Parts: sequence; C-alpha cells; structure tokens
Amino acid sequence: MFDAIRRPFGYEPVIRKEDLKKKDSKKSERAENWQSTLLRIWKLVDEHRLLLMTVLALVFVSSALALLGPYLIGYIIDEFIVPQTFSGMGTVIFWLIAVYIGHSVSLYLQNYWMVGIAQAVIYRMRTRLFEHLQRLPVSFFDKRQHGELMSRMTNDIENVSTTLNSTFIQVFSSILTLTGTIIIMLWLSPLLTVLTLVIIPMMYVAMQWITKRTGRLYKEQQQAIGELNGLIEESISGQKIVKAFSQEPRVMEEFLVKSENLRRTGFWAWTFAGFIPKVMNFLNNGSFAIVAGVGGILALNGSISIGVIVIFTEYARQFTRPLNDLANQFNTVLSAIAGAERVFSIMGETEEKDEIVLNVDKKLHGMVEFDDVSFKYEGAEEDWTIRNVSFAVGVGQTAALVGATGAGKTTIMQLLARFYDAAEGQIRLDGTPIEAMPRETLRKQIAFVLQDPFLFEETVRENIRYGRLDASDDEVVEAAKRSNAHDFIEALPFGYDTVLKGDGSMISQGQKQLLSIARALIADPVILLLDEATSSIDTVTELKIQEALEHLMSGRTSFVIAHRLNTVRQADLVLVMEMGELVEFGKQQDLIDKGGVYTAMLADAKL
Ligand SMILES: Nc1ncnc2c1ncn2[C@@H]1O[C@H](COP(=O)(O)OP(=O)(O)OP(=O)(O)O)[C@@H](O)[C@H]1O
Repeated sequence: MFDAIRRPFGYEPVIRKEDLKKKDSKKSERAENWQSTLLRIWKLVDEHRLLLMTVLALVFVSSALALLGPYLIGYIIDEFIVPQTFSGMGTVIFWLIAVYIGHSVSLYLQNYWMVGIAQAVIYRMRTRLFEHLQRLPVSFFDKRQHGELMSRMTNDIENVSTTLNSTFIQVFSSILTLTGTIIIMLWLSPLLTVLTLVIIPMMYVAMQWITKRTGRLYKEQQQAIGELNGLIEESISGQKIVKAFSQEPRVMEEFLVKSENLRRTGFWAWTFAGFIPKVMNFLNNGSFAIVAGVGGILALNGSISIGVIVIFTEYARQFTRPLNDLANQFNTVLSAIAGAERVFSIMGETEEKDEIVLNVDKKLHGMVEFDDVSFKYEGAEEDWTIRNVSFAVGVGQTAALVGATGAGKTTIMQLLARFYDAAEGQIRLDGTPIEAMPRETLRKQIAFVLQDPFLFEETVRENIRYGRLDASDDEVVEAAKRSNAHDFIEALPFGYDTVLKGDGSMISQGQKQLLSIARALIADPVILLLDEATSSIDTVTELKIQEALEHLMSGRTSFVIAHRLNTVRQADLVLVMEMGELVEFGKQQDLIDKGGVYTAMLADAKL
C-alpha cells in the first residue's frame, strides 16, 4: 500500500490489460455519446448565432491576413530587394503593416466576442445543472459521492469553458489557415508543396499513436480527480468522526492510494500530452530543412525565386503551427467532451416529477394512513426494506416508532415525506394518496427534527427562518422563545446575527436541536417527523428540549423515532418495527397487556 512512498519515482504505465478490456468494451458506447454531446453543446452555442457568425467572419479575415503577410514579404524580396529597385516599396510595406495590424485587431475582436459567448453558454450550463440537481430525487444522491458531484459542477464545466473560450476559434482558424496555405503553395510551386506536405502522414501517424493514449488517460485522470476530491470532502466534513475513532492513519492511507493513482494517471496523461508539441516541432524542423534545401537547388536552376523560398519557409512554419494547435487542442477538446458528457448525463437523470397531481387546496389536518406499503432501496440486498406495512395515525396524535437499528423506522418517515416512493401499497394524507399531491405541497406540511440537524453557514436568524422564508424577524424570535432557544442565542457574541461556522460546530448538540425545533416551529407544519437524540445531553438542556418539543408537537400529527421509554409512554400509539415489518401496533398499555415483541423489548431494556 505504501509503495508510492517507497518508490516515489517508480513510474510505470497505468494501462493494465484488464483496464484495456474494460475500456474497449465501452468504445462504441463512447462514440455514440460523443456525437450527441457535441450536438447538445452546439445547441447551447447556437443560441448566440448572430454573434457567432460575426466571430467566424473575423476568424476568416484573420486567417486570410495571416496568409497575406508572408506573401507580401516574398513579393518585397522578389520585386524590390533582389532587383535592388526600391521605388514603390514604401507602399507595399505600408500594406504589410496594415495587414499585420488588421490581423491583430481581428484576433482581439474575435477573442472578445467568443469569450462572451463561451461565458454565457457556461453560465447557462452551470445554472441548468444546479437547477437539475435541486430537482433530483434523494435516491440519486444515495448513489453518488459528494466529491464526484462537486467535480461535475466545477472541473467538468471548467473544461468545457476552456474549450469554448479558446479552442473553438483555434480549431476553426487552423482549418482555414491550412486550406488557404495549401492553395497558395500549390499555385506557387507544386513540387515544393508536395515536399512540404510529406510530413502530414508522419504527423498523422504520430498523432494517432499519442492521442489514442491521451484520450483514455485524460478520462482516467478526471476519474482519479473525482475520487480524490470525494475523499477529501468526506474527510473534511467527517473530520470529527475521523479524529474520534483515531482513523487518521487509515484516511491517510486511503488518501495516499488515491493520490498515488492521480499522480500516476496525471503523470502519463501529461507526459503523452507533452509529446505532441515535441514531435510536431521535430517534424516541422525536418520539413523546414527539406524546403530550404530543395528550394535552394531550384532557385539555383532559376525555376523559382528567392521570394518564393521565403514564402514557402514561412508557410511551412505557418502550416505546421495550425496542425500543432489542432493536435494540442485535441486533448482539451477530448477532456471537455468527456466532461460535458458527464454533465449532460446528470442532466439526463430523471427528476422528481409530480405525475398525477390533484389540486389539494383544502387545509390539511394530518391524518396519516399506510395501506399495505412495501418498499426497497435501489441496490439493497434484501427483498424488501419495508414489507406490507399498514397503520393509521389520527390528526394530532403522536406515534412512537420503536425497533432495532435497521428495522426501517427512518424509511417509514422518508416514505411519508416522499423522499422515496413506495413500490406497493398506498400512503394517504387526509385520505388523499400522497403521490397525487405536488411534492412541494406535501413537504410544506412536514417538518423534520433530526438527531444531528444540518445548520447552514449563515446567521442564527437565517437558520431558523429556513423553515419559512417569509417569516418576519419577530416571528423568528417568537419561535426561538417558544423552543427555549432564545436565551442561548442572546448569549452568543452577535445574538441572532451570529454566523454559525462549519455546520454549527461552535454550538452544542442540544443547542443545535433547539434551533432545529425553532426552525420546525416557524414552518408550522401539520406533520412532524422527529428523531429523538440518542446522544447524552445535559439534564437542563434535555428538559428544555422536552418542553420545546411539547410545544412543537401539540396539535400536530407526530412521528417520533423513540429511544426513551418516557417518550413511548407519552405517545398515543406505538409502532413496533422488526426487519421491515410492522409487528405490533397500538396503545402502549395494550401492547404490554398483549405480552408480545414490545414487552420483550422492554424486558431486554431495549428502550
Ligand atoms: N439509502 C439507502 N440505500 C440502501 N439501503 C438503505 C438506505 N437507507 C437505509 N437502508 C437500509 O434499509 C434498512 C432500514 O433502514 P432505516 O434507516 O429505515 O432503519 P432504522 O430502523 O431507522 O435504523 P436506525 O434506528 O439505525 O436509524 C437498513 O437495512 C438500511 O441498511
């Protein structure tokens, strides 16, 4: 595992046989996606058609001027310098200067407008991706590392941005310059043209060899970056857990493995990419030597002029430069297309949609019914996570969910909030199936108070207001008072304006709970989903939380994942879960009288 440390420069090719097989089997799929990815990028760019046409016209002008420059130099040599007659040379030099100035101005303008188009396109892409992420179901986030998604939002979009900013113009101008150069060269000397073009097949073979490797390596490198970012993100956000379990060496070990993987893929990707200009330069110089040598002999014969040799050597240089550019840009384009492909694939993920939507404008009261509900998480090994669960909780009642860990208590709550949809059966709120309600309507009726509530890096005030964004400052304070959070908030350095850093790590677990109760209070939901804290909180805070919860729960239908006997005692109903099934359901006293699973749990002191 620590090979990377022992063998810091022990580079070896990363392409293993099994990887080759894996990638090859995906080849056809990749090619298909490429076309549609390019088409989708094009559609975004095409929205700026007029400006794009202007840019293309300017590229045309600048390419033509780039060809005209060397031609005028050759003309000056042949017409004025060789015959030593200088009259009229000033005018041609004036035009030569004008050509170069025109060339620069058109380059500047095309760049200015293209960057404008590129930034607008990237802005839209980023916004659409982010909007789409907001609408994706919870199950989508279950399957992906946060770092990987971050990488889509940042690296991949950035790669597309680079390509659009500069590569697009370069590719187009390279193609124009190449075509123009070949036409003028053929017109001046077909023989020298053939000699100049001899290098093209060589370049092609070299390019093929290199790009075959770099494309694959770039993809591997992007993947390695995503994995490493994921690990870094996890280890920073879970930093306390890492420390609490003294897992620093393991995290370091994992980091080293992933970092080593990135070093290896990065090394080979950049090494192969770095070959391209070197090989091109070598071939370029060879071609230059051939043109100069053979051109010299032809000039001695008198079959061509000195000016033509100068034009050819200039063109030979200008000729390989666009080829060089094309080769260089190839990698950027490859990684941009691969990035765009990944971005579009996320955009292609199915959003949470409200299919059969009834307009629920009546005031909801909070009667919850589960009717033979079964559900299984995607990729879960068991047949069912929740199986044939049926129960009814009346308006304003409190139901305590009890059961061993993994029994399915949280899943029941997540199904009720429609984070996931039941596979079978029906969940109803006030008699209306929840699938028939817009998710937003449903979720506005529900508030969560979790064990470890998520707080944003915002002021205390805004964290509470998160429950209902249009709540006034007075309402925020009122909610804080009713949830016993007001006193501790007032004692914070800036009171309600104190910014909570790093997910509220500066306040205690109990205080976090109080804030989350205030947030739920301000949302004024019909249904409450609570996960009772298991962590030990000091008695005073515990009492404050209890009191705040009583305020919060009064008059609302509440589901509590109960960890304390006292909570179950106070509940109207108890749901006993065992391996995804509702094994007992009823009043606590009735369950005790029955002497079943719940009684056994009490006897085993599981509560
Ligand atoms: N996102 C998920 N993807 C796949 N399986 C999951 C997912 N979330 C939970 N599970 C599995 O579903 C089962 C029920 O989990 P659930 O969280 O509902 O249990 P729980 O009773 O709330 O447990 P706990 O008291 O530990 O919170 C468990 O086996 C769990 O591993």
